[in-house]
Order: sequence, then C-alpha cells, then structure tokens
Amino acid sequence: MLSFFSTITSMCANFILIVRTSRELGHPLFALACILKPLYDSSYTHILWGFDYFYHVENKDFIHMQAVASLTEEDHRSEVLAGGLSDYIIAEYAKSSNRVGNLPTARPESQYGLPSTPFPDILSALLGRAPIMYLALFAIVNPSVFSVTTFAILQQYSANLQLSLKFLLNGIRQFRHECQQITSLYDSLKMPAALSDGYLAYPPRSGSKSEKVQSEVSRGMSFDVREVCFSYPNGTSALTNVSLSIKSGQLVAIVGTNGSGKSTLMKLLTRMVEPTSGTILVDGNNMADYRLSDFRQATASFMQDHGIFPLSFLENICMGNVDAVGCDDDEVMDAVRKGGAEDILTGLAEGQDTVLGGPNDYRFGAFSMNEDDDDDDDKKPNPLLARWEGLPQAVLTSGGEKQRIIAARTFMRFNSGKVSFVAVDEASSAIDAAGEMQLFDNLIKERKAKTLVIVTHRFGPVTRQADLILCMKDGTLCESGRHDELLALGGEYAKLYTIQAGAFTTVDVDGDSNA
Ligand SMILES: Nc1ncnc2c1ncn2[C@@H]1O[C@H](COP(=O)(O)OP(=O)(O)OP(=O)(O)O)[C@@H](O)[C@H]1O
Repeated sequence: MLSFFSTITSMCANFILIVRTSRELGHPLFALACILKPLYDSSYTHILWGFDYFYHVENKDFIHMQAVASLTEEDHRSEVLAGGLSDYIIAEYAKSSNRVGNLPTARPESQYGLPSTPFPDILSALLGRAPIMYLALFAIVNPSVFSVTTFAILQQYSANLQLSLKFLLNGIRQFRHECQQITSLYDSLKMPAALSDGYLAYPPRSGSKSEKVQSEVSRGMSFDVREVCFSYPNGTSALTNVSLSIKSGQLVAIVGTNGSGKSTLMKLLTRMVEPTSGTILVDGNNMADYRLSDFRQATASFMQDHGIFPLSFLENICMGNVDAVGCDDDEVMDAVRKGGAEDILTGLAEGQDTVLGGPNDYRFGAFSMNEDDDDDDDKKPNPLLARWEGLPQAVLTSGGEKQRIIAARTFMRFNSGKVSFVAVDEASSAIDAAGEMQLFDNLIKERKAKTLVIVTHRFGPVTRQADLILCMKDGTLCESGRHDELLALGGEYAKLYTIQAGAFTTVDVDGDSNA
C-alpha cells in the first residue's frame, strides 16, 4: 500500500515537472509522448473486449486438474473432510498438473491478449522512445532552446514518469486482486474452527482393551452421548441436553419433524462438529481423543449435502475408497449394483469414463444471440451460436441418479474393510420408493460389523427393523425405543407414524377405513 501511494506521488511530481517544462519550452505535446507507452502496454492485453467470442477446453488433463482443484471448494467440503480425501486430491492434482506441463493455463482472455507477432512489442518499444525522439527532433530544429542539461533532465523525467505510470497501472490491477483475496480470507474466517486431532488409534490396537471391549468394537462403533448441547455459530441452539446410547452393530433410525435436530445429531456422531457442551464417547473413549484420520476411515457417511464430483463416473464411485482406484473392476461393479446405479452406467456414452457434470464448466461464451443486419431491421442468428451449440453437452444427472451414484460410492467405501460406522442422513429422498427400499435393504444386508444410523422421514421397513429409534423434537430427544414400544407409548413417534400411515388409509363407500 505504501509503495502504491509513493508511486502515485512520484508519478504526479514527474508529470507536473514535465508539463511545466514542456509548456515553458512551448512543446506541450512532449507530456503526451511520455505517457503513450504505459497507456498502450496496459490496453493491448484486453483487445478481446468488445468482440464476440467463445472458448472451450478439450485437454483432458487440464479438465481433470481443474476438477480436482474444485473439490476443495465449499460445495464438496463436508464430503472431502468426511471421506478423508485431502491427500488423494493433492496427489491427483500434482499428477494432472505434471501431465499438463508447461501449457499456458491462464484464462483464454488474457492468453488471447498475448501478441502472436513481435509487432506489438516493437510498437511498444518505439512508443517508449517517443519522448526522446520528440526532444531530439526539436533540438535539431531549435538548437538554441535545448541545452544538453535540459535535454538530460527531460529524458530523466520522462523515463521516471513512464516507469511510475506502468507501476501504477499494474498496481491498480494488483490492488483489485488483493482486495478480492482479502474478502475471501474474511469469508473463510467465518468458518468454524478446525477440529482438534486426537492421539488414540481407531480401532484400538489389540491388547490395549479388554477382550470384551475388543469383541464389541469388532461388531461396529458404539456411542455414548452425554448431556450434549450444540449451537451453530450464528447462535441457533440446535440440540439441548441430549443423552443416548447406541450399541455396537445396532440399526438406529433417527426420526422427527423438520428442524428437530436430526442432522445436527448426525454431524456430531460423524464428528463434523464438536458439542458446545457435554461429551460423546466412542467405544468408551472421548470421541475427540481419536486420531481424526482413523475416525474418518472408520466412518462411511451418505448425507443429503453430498454431491457428484466433476470427475468420471468411475472416479465418482472410487472416491469412496481411493485405495481401489485403478484396481478391481468387479469391486466397482458390485458397488454400482448395490447403489442401484447400473442403469445410469449403461446409459453413459463413454461408459465409466464419462465425465459427469463436465465439460460445461470449462467453456465460456460472450456473444449476442443475434447479429444486427444493417440493411433491414431483421436480425440473423449469430454464426457463433451454431458452433457453441455443437459443442459436446454436459452429462447431467437427475436428483435420484445423483443419489444412486453417491450410494454406490458409499458401498465402495465398505470395501476398504475399515468401516465400522455408517451414517445415512436423508440421502435417498429423491430416489423412487422401490429404489429406496432396495437401497435400504442393501445397506441393512451389508451392515455386518458396522453400526448403521439412518435419519429418515419415512416410516417403513427401516423403522420397523430398527434396534433403536431416536425420536427428536425441538432439539431434544423426546422418545427412544423400538417401533412397537414407541407406538404403544402413544407419544410423538406414534403421532408422526399415524399421520404418515393415515396418508395410505382409504375410506370405502361404507365409511370403513382400510390401511
Ligand atoms: N448451518 C446452520 N447454521 C445455523 N442454524 C442451523 C444450521 N443448520 C441447522 N440449523 C438450525 O438448527 C436446527 C436443527 O436443524 P437440523 O438440520 O439439525 O434439523 P433436522 O431435524 O435435520 O431438519 P430436517 O428434517 O429439515 O432436515 C434448526 O433450527 C435449523 O434451522
């Protein structure tokens, strides 16, 4: 900032001196000659402005590099953290970047501004000499007016002015860039503080626990939630004094009305956030004492905010278990089948190598749809439009297809053999009823040696089979137990169940109701 302002001061001083001297000499145009070069240099890099144009990127390594980089953005943050994918992302970025090599990767607009012939550079150099040429010319014509000293002083001033004007124009660009960076830095400061890492290995090494505890752990993760409260950074209190216990290998359903705290409870169980107060024990130890990377490896989460990565279908599935990338096709196909994504794969033009969501992200068009015809008022379509529309189309997925692919990714994660806790939060809401039932069936079948916790709004096979139902209301755990027990209790669960069951009750012409 200081150098920015000192450049402005020095530029103004030089400019005033040059204007005054050139007016005294009767040559005001000299001042103009001094600023020609910086003005020309700063303008020719933007010559694309005002033209109709579009660009698209075809280099697969570049697209992959950008796609991998985009996984660090907010949209994918929770899944990348939950899946412990950071190391894989860094390694993949380095690989793609090496393959891209020295190819220029700046935005096409700025690359277009780079001169393809030496003439702009020659013109720039000539304009740089304009002040001295101007002086030389008039010194020859009027030798009495120009002393050698005047000549040397003016040459020095003009060089200084050109230099400071160039710094100033670059500085303005840099200043705008830094302002943007500062804004994003402040945005990132609003993010919740990072979780502290623990020191205990998960699962605990054999010999470190009693035999009974060891055998419990091998059946799945257990949780003991003790008087946990949680408030979001904006002050919203989402959970108040929640205490519950989930045993190893249990199938648990979390139910409740919107905003009752189900997802927040799931975020706590998957350690995406820390309790504001209270403790959560996992297999008898404070959850925060486990090494985060171990805990993440032992957890498979399938959440409503998870999305499709802008990568190939295959990589989208393999992100569930990055160690399997490029390994066993059968494993991938098995996960695809269990997630119900086979039909999606069959429909993809390039099979499992089809990039999902791309390549639309790597193209940009700046042209009007119509061209003005000067002869009459008719407008004809811009010829660029047909070429733009002829580019390969992005492979988009519907909400249900997206969830099936993410489900397949979750099943792929099971293949790591390290998962002992599966967290599913309303992640199948867009899948049709038969598909959802099949998916839950597959999850329940695959839950051997895993604790499976499912947040659901639909009362059905999951709630009937659940070993434990946690019914949430207004941020508290209002009831817990099995389906029959809770129905018999006649409280919140029974009320929600009856409302949903009522939707499937028909009233016949005699007024009898039949489920
Ligand atoms: N990121 C957030 N920032 C602030 N408040 C939040 C945030 N997420 C949730 N809340 C608030 O916390 C409370 C509990 O939300 P939560 O998402 O846990 O409920 P839920 O039972 O999962 O709801 P739904 O059934 O609609 O998914 C709500 O009042 C909600 O508005």
